[in-house]
Amino acid sequence: MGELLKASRGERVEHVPVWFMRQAGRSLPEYRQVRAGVPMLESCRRPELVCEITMQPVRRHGVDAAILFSDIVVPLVAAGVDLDIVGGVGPVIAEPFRTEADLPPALAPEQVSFVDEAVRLLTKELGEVPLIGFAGAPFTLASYLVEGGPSKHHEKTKALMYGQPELWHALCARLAEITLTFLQVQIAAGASVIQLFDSWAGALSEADYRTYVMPHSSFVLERIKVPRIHFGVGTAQLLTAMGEAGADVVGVDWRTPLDTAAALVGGRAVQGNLDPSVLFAPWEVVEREVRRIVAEGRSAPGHIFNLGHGVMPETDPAVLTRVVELVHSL
Ligand SMILES: Cc1c2[nH]c(c1CCC(=O)O)Cc1[nH]c(c(CCC(=O)O)c1C)Cc1[nH]c(c(CCC(=O)O)c1C)Cc1[nH]c(c(C)c1CCC(=O)O)C2
Repeated sequence: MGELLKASRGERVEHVPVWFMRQAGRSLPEYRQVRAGVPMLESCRRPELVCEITMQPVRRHGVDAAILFSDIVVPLVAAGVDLDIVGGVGPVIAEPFRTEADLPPALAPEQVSFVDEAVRLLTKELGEVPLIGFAGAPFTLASYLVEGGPSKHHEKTKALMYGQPELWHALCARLAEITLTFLQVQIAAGASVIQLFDSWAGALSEADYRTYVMPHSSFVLERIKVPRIHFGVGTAQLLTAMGEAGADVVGVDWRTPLDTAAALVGGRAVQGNLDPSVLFAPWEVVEREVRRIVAEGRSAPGHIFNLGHGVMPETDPAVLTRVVELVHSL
């Protein structure tokens, strides 16, 4: 079961390892059952519940890794930022970031002791199956804080970035420290791989990414001693820079074929590429896409099979199980 770690280091594997972003969540009836009546952020603070939810997709699908059940905003809440996760919307911030006085406080490891506890329970229960720890990258976290919630164009975020670059860098530097602390807690407790989610970095040009974002993501990635996956959506123009930021594995959405991505990330492993929407198509189409991705992934030194973004809540979980079986058989 060490195939995911081997692939992340570019070593030979027995089969292509597979997991799914958002593999724990509303696509699973057993998740909806244990989450009934428990608000999202509250569920992240209960170690036993976190352990159960994280294990559900491992039991059901036989994936090659678990990913901690939590959220990118959990360390912000723990540090004292007033925000909530609203169902069907996402994170909503009470007072969006405007001035230096709004800088989030630093995060002390004790403030996320519930994460430490959950990861310890999990690594015991998982045995050989690796646990992926994760955090949000500074740009994606900053976007939520500045916009006040999910955003299509990130216009307030970019206005701050271009108009007050010193304040922008101060915000991202603080977020990078929070993210690093959150990841270090997970690694110390037993997470053996991490994924840094810069989900919305694709909104930037490569030049702006390198100037305003990359130094902060690098600050985090360079200080991590376990294999690092660096993921974003719509990042065709950023794949080279996201690798250079300090990743062992670069996440790819469904818009860029994996062989093209492999050539752009310079000797690093790649992850992803199956369009989450394809899971709603007839099985013949799913199978054709899975086979294409596994074949194209061979041009990289390592390949971790995944979707190009998270599992959608309406996805039939039986299709996910079938994808795992198919990937393992190829
Ligand atoms: C942008 C982002 C967020 N959270 C996350 C990201 C980066 C990944 C990405 O790009 O999707 C990261 C995240 N959020 C969650 C995980 C769990 C691990 C996994 O299985 O991947 C991970 C890795 C659980 C969650 N985080 C959230 C849910 C759904 C809440 C629920 O089940 O009630 C889950 C399972 C809430 C959340 N939190 C966020 C959104 C957009 C939402 C969805 C809101 C909704 O559709 O209701 C912010």
